[in-house]
Formats: sequence, structure tokens, C-alpha cells
Amino acid sequence: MGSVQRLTALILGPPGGGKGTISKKLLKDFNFLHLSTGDVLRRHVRDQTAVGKAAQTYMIRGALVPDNVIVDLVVAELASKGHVPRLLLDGFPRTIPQALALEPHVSIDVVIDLDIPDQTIIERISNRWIHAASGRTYAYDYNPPKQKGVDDVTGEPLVQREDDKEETVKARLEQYKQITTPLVDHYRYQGTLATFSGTESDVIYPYVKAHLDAFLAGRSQE
Ligand SMILES: Nc1nc2c(ncn2[C@@H]2O[C@H](COP(=O)(O)OP(=O)(O)O)[C@@H](O)[C@H]2O)c(=O)[nH]1
Ligand SMILES: Nc1ncnc2c1ncn2[C@@H]1O[C@H](COP(=O)(O)OP(=O)(O)O)[C@@H](O)[C@H]1O
Repeated sequence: MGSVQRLTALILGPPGGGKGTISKKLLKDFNFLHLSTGDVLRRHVRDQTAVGKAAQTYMIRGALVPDNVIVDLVVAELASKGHVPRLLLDGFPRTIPQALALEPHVSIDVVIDLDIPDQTIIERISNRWIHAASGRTYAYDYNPPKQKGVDDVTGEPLVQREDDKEETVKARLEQYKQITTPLVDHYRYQGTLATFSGTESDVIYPYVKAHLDAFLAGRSQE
């Protein structure tokens, strides 16, 4: 069996833009290890670790957790995973300092940028229900749970995220535009950015898949 072609991808997008939804499809097609900083942070908050206690004061306001905290967390997570030929970074880096701090550890091959209209974001977030322990997300108009109100796998109750309240979503959207948009420009200049615009994940996904397939095919010619 030939060795797996290495691929590190980063998925960026506004809150509720479909990062988790598209990541879930990418995991199946490309056998990625999925590292979602939102999920890792929510685990720390649930376990009330020192990092969780520090992070929750920012998360509840829709503010970003300080760069140094999140960088240490990701570097530790990556160290604990050892060699990862297929890595999908979801929601990190999301600031320029984070991207610069990551560079010595991981070089990103492809940046997937989801360009989703604000109105779509607001509608989706109000419909988002999650199974907190696993991070699985549901929406009654898009991917409803098999049984109303409970997680498909565990049967545990679904909840809405504390930071999915409308006023907090607006703060997160503002944060995204002010702080992550410069990072999108940084990757555009680097030539690794691929932007996908739209309002439906199922329409966007085939283009994301085709882009990654083309990248891998191009690399195998090298
Ligand atoms: N109606 C609709 N909902 C979607 C679509 N894609 C994702 N969602 C839902 O919108 C919410 C946000 O998606 P999610 O993947 O969690 O976004 P993230 O915050 O960027 O990870 C979730 O409840 C998803 O189930 C879509 O194409 N249409
Ligand atoms: N890379 C990061 N840098 C700083 N804070 C982060 C980062 N990733 C996640 N967070 C914190 O966790 C919260 C939830 O993140 P996430 O689940 O990715 O939600 P969203 O996609 O809606 O921004 C963010 O609002 C922020 O407070």
C-alpha cells in the first residue's frame, strides 16, 4: 500500500458558516484527522480545566481566546497526536499571530475559505442544536436528528450553545470580519487560498472536494 499523500488543510469561515458540516464530509473523503479548536475549547470548558476556566470568559462574549492560550493548546494537541499525514485544521489559526506561531510546526497546503452571507449565518445559528459532548451539530431544516431533541448516537439531549444567542453571534461575526479577514488576505497573497461562496453546504462541498483532489493530483505529478 503506497504511503498516504501528506495534506494539511485549514478551513476558515464565519461562525455558522458550515466549517463543521464541510469538515465532516472532508473527513470521510480524505481520511483527515480533524482538529477543531472550538470543540477542543468546549471540552476544556466542560471539564473546567485551567484553560477551560480562562477560555470560557472570552467564549461566552463571542470574543476570541488570547492567541498565546490557543497556540499553546494547539501545539500540545498536535504533539499528542504524533505524525499526522492528513490534518484538517478547523477554526485555527484565525489571526495573523496564530498563523505565524503555527508556521514552525505545520505548513498549510490548502486554505478553504467559506464566504457565506451574514443573513444566512444569522438564520443558521438560531437553528443550530448540538450534542455538547461530541460536538455533533443538527438543524431541523437541514440535518435534523432522527428523534426530536436527542443525539442520533447517544440519545442524550441536544442543547443550544451559550454563544449562539443572537447578540453574541453578531459579536463573533464582527470579530471574524475584523480579525480573520486579514488572515484570509495573508493566505491569498501566499497563493494557498481557495474561496467558496454560497448559502448551501451541499452545493459548496463538491467544489471543495474537487479542489483538494486537484491539489493531490498535481502534487503526485511533482
Ligand atoms: N439550512 C442549512 N443549514 C446548514 C447548512 N450547512 C450547515 N448548516 C447548519 O448550520 C449550523 C452551522 O453549521 P456548522 O457546520 O456548525 O458551522 P460552523 O460554526 O462554521 O462550524 C449547523 O446547525 C448546521 O447543521 C446548509 O447548507 N443549509
Ligand atoms: N483559533 C481561535 N482563536 C481564538 N479563539 C478561538 C479559536 N477557535 C475557537 N475560539 C473560541 O471558541 C469559540 C467557538 O469557536 P467555534 O466553535 O470555531 O465557533 P465559530 O465557528 O462560531 O467561531 C470562538 O467564539 C472563540 O471564542
